[in-house]
Amino acid sequence: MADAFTTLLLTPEEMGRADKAAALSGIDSYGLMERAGQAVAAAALRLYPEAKRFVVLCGPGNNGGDGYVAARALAQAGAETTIHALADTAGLKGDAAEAHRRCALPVAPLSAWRPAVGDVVIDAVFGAGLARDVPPDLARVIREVGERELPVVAVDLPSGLDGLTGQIRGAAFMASHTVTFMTAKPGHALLPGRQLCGPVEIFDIGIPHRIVNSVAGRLRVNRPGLWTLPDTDASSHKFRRGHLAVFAGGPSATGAARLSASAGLRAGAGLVTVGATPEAVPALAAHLTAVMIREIGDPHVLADWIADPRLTAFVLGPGFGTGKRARDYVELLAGRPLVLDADGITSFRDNPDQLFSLYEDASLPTLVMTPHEGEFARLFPDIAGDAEAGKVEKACRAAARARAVIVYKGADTVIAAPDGRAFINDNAPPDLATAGSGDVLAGIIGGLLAQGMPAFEAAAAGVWLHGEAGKRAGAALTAEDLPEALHHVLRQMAVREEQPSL
Ligand SMILES: NC(=O)C1=CN([C@@H]2O[C@H](COP(=O)(O)OP(=O)(O)OC[C@H]3O[C@@H](n4cnc5c(N)ncnc54)[C@H](O)[C@@H]3O)[C@@H](O)[C@H]2O)[C@@H](O)CC1
Ligand SMILES: [K+]
Repeated sequence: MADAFTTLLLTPEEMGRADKAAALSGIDSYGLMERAGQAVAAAALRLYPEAKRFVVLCGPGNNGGDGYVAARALAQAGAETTIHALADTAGLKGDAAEAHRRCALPVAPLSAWRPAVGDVVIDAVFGAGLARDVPPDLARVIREVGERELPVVAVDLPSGLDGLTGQIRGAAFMASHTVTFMTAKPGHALLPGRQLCGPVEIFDIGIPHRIVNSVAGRLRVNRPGLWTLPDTDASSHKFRRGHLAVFAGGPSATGAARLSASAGLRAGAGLVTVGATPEAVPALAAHLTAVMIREIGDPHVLADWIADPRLTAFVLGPGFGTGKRARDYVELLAGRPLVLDADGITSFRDNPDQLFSLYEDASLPTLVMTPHEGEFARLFPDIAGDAEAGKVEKACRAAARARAVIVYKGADTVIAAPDGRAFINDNAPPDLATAGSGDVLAGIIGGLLAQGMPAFEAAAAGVWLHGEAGKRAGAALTAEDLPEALHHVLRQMAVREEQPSL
């Protein structure tokens, strides 16, 4: 697989356009289906050499066509193979009809199949063309296959999984392996879809890469090659690595700001200062060493301090408290690089436009917002309530409206920019869903912003590093473990970079 396609996600609609463009350019479209079906058969034989019987379930479209090719190849390899079709084969068209014509095996209706132990299912019912909830007959089969825990090799997508949104349309197979073509699709990376696919094998069926690139949108799986971390060479002066300011809340809630500040420092910011009201200073001073503390007695002190251009980024929200104080601070920060998290986001629930107007002048976004689902719904209730839209579409619409980078958090965090770029993150372990984890994430992104990384790249890199730190810290981690784990992750990355490529 070409490197360029390891992160690219094509939507089912884009994949359909690639298919059409390939046919228009003179490429034999049946040949694509033949290679797709052969790849599925090869994977099934490789993964289940001991299978008693392969049961190929074929749908009414081209996904079913791939199934007929796979069934023929399995039978030719000497494996016991049966085919069950969802609909009358007389309705097959085009390449799928051709694939069926070339397959000599008898075809029984889906309703006639009784799943038995020893069966390995080849799921070629629906792929990119799934348009509504699966029919009841298929839902019953999906349930029975699940109850018997039969292995399922999914063709393109587990049937029932929406390739665009990652949502389940009524019911969906739980695949043990998925073979998809040319690139992965958003539904493989988003939840719950990702959990239904098993390992996803991306097979190049021969659509020219220039055609794939010509239909490709701006959606990727979040990976290091898509952004470059700031140069943290030891000789670089700490001022050149930026100065991050993190705002703390009241004396009983300083822990969140401390976590953000430590994470910002570990992410490479040259200097980190926590800005706090006089009441909160003693609690902070008792815990912080490398991080500095700035007492903010009254609004003038704040205004003077943050006017200093040497402060290169800000984090506001973790443990800050909601209300007017948060809104006043953000007003003073208008246009400056800012990570707005948690209470900072919630403070604008009654008037989101007030927040968006503070950042509307930036030619490139400088505001990063890191909402979880509940916070997202507070700022974008109409977008959150759109039952048709998937997580990527929601994040993109919110980013365009707010003119901000949106980090729509979850186990499948989506990072979206106002210009339509969007990355889906898939490296976060479940252990990261712990108190204070979001404060660390805000701090990491703030630390990267402080070093001059553009907002979208800083957000994407921050989310990925946070996931890696979570993996490194391991099971039963607490948020306090993450800055230290981040340190190890960054050191490992630096070592890898220093190694000469062979
Ligand atoms: N795009 C490409 O370049 C290639 C695509 N191939 C295969 O083609 C597939 C896409 O083919 P299609 O576009 O025909 O789509 P599908 O085969 O996924 O399904 C489309 C058919 O299912 C029907 N349908 C959709 N939802 C239904 C529901 N809930 N209940 C009942 N019927 C429903 C539609 O009316 C249509 O007849 C891919 O997933 C892939 O497996 C491969 O053959 C290789 C080449
Ligand atoms: K399928």
